[in-house]
Amino acid sequence: MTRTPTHAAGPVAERIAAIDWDAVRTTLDAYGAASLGPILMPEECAGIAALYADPDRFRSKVVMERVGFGQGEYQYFDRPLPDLVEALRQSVYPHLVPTANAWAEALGRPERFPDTLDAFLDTCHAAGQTRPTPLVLTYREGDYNRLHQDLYGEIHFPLQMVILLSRPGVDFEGGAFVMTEQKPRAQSRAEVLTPVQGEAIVFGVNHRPGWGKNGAYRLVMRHGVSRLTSGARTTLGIIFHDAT
Ligand SMILES: O=C(O)CCC(=O)C(=O)O
Ligand SMILES: [Fe+2]
Repeated sequence: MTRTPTHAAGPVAERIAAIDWDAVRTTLDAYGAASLGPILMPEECAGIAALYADPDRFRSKVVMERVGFGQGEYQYFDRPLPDLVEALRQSVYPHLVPTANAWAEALGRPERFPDTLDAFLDTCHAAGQTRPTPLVLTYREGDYNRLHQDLYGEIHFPLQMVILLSRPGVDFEGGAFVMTEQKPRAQSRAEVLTPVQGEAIVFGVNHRPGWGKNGAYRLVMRHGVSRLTSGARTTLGIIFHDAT
């Protein structure tokens, strides 16, 4: 069940630059979710997952059952973010800006996103969204994540990323990434993704344009994780906006 990471070699920024972004953007426009392929090496995945045990690295912890979000738990990293997490957030963001701006324009939204993550985070911070949002999620047998949207204030970047740190079929079974998309006056469509270890998925946070005879309409997206049937599954979530 192991596939050799194709993008994973060299510093993270180089791996990110080597991705076929035109293909990713085309897939995002068509389906609202796209794989970036495996971008982290197994030892990098294990390194991030191991941080979970160190409470000093995190600003807060959520036990999902207690707040009605599902079953499992997660922690938000505190600043400074781990180097690898910071590098991923910085280097992926600019490649998603064209899609973010095209979606905002098609949906008649006024916001336009700047070219660099730092410039975007300045606007978050000025609006009082100052707390970092990258997080590590852990699920065990029977755990799941209810469909949701990761909005943490007025300002949000319309795409986010998740990277699977565990080995499907070895460390866990079940636990698929699920995204639903609701079309106005219609029922929902689901995308189900089962990444390999180190593989990144980019997907819409809340809205994206669909195209009909009369122009664009708004699709509403939600994401979650199906029930783990065995083992343990850990992911790294990278949300680009900061939180209030
Ligand atoms: O564990 C996953 O695959 C999804 C986690 C999630 O909800 C997120 O990264 O925002
Ligand atoms: Fe989420």
